[in-house]
Amino acid sequence: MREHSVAAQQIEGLISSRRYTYKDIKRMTNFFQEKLGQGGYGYVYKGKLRDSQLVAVKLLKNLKGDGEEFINEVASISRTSHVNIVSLLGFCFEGSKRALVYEFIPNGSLEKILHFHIKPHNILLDQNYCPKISNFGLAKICPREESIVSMLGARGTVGYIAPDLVIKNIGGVSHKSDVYSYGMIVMEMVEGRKNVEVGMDRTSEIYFPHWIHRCLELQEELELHSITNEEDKEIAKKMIIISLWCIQIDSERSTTDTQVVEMLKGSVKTLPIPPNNLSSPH
Ligand SMILES: Nc1ncnc2c1ncn2[C@@H]1O[C@H](COP(=O)(O)OP(=O)(O)OP(=O)(O)O)[C@@H](O)[C@H]1O
Repeated sequence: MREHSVAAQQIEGLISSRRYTYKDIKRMTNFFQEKLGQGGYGYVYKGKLRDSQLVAVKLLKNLKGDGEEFINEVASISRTSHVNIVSLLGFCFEGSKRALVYEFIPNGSLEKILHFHIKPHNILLDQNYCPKISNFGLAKICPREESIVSMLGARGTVGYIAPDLVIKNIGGVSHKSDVYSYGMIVMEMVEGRKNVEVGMDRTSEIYFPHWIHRCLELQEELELHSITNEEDKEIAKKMIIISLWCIQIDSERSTTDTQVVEMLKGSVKTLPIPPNNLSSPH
């Protein structure tokens, strides 16, 4: 068979991961007993190797071609080794049966953890490949207030730590600075502008949060370029107001993470605009 004449040689030469028979696959998945999920290429089953290591077995369907493409893919995946990439442990290539055996990742997908309220395409990567979530419905995604704040907290990054807190703690971080960081990041996400850039350009622009605060007080339209429908505009406005509460300079009045969650749950109509006691780098 062509599959064995062409691909089998490549398998031996190229692939470092282990080759399993279809019988092995059936045994390790206990006859496909536990389905983990489904992707475009087929079902994924939970399995166990002889040494008890748990695995995820992707059984491929709708196979086309003679297997050369499959083998090339396996070869290239097996050459990839990175802490953030699920390891391919082995594969099965036997007649029309093809499967990939991966290390089992126990805690499910980020999508599942975020209760389906954030889609993967809303998790964006910044210039340092640091994830930023571009979704406004934060109250819905995380019932635990601590995780809301720490999820988006950018500890240690200039422009995101409350300037007064940096001075007091000599760079130390706390819940207060997390709330501040959260406020800054949300404001940037909603407005699509960078605090650090605007803050440094002192000649042509006023400090970004002050500018936003002034827009709100004067009831001017915020520049929400990508938001077109009214409902999203309301949510964006709510997030902006909350973010201004988060960056209040007055430590007596500074906002706690629990208050942030309460505000997220409430309506924008009852949300007061905070005073202009905003932390600023100047
Ligand atoms: N290594 C793994 N450990 C644990 N669960 C996994 C693993 N790989 C996949 N799964 C589960 O199986 C589901 C389907 O995975 P799969 O990779 O097939 O999805 P997909 O990326 O949508 O598919 P495709 O890219 O093939 O269209 C995942 O959402 C996940 O729940």
